Amino acid sequence: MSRVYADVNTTLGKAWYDYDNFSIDWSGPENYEIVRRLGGGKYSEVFEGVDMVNSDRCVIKVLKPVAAKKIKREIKVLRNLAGGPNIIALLDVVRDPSARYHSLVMEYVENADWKRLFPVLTESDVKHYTFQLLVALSHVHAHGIMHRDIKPANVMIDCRRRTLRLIDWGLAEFYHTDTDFHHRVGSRYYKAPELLVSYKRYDYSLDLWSVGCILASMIFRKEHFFRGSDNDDQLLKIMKTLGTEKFDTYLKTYNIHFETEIDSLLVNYPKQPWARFITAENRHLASATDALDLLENLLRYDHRERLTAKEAEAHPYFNSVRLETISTKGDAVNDSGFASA
Ligand SMILES: Brc1nc2nc[nH]c2c(Br)c1Br
Repeated sequence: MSRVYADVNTTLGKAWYDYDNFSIDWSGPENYEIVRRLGGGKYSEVFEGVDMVNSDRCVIKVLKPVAAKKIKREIKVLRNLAGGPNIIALLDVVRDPSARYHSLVMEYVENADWKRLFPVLTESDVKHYTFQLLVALSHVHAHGIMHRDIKPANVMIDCRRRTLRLIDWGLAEFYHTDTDFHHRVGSRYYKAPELLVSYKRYDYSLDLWSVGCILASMIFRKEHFFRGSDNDDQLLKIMKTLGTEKFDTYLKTYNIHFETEIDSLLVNYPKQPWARFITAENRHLASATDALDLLENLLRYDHRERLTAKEAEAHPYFNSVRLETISTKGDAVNDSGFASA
């Protein structure tokens, strides 16, 4: 049972979480033109496009037939979260006349390539973007939804505007207590331990593990902090850092039966102190006060021990950012610089 927001969907009601029973008013493709391919994956091809009515740039995500069953869930989630902080905006839903292809039209983001971005982020950038990601997840979780595929490729960052948008809600799901969820979700390097041991009774905290992985990659300047070659190796990489002792405690706590033939997973690894990963290149980021403490409280085997998004936002590591956010949010700030009552 999630420590937070356990009954949100029951409270918000069926109209909120029942994504099977609602009809979609599809637009035709005539108003949109594809400009270039941006990317693609198992479930979709993504293009930059133009809305010919208003000449705005947009992103057109063309869903592959295999994703057909889940289109309604993705649309329902995007509509429920519309207007939320740092959530990508769904502008239109398009179907071709043959009804073979379904597309989602979203707002365009001048996205910086993670490979080029992560090595040049300053400490204030790391704090700013991590904070904005947590603000998004606080909103998403408070509305009963888990993203389940948090990773750099799904966090669009526009460096010029210093804005962040969480994208790709194709794996997002509504949280319900006492429910087993699919464990084959997420992307390997960002998969939480509960997924790697096939523990299905997970919750929103799944996303906070992934935030911890992204934070670690930014402060230690490592493209992917836990980089496993397969799911077993992924768990091994995690155990070599967090140690075996707490892993065993975790399995006992949740009565998880984890079997493996992989001998290296049965070795006793000591927990590595986070300072162990500080190098000359990342020292200015990794030795920031509170950075390692925040990491220590996100990257926990036991998902109930992880900070929630709201708790992480309140962590001292973000003190300088929170102040900045208040002032830029345009709150009535008196000349002493404090928001007035
Ligand atoms: Br949605 C969305 N998906 C993308 N995939 C690659 N680049 C993308 C952008 Br920019 C947006 Br916005």
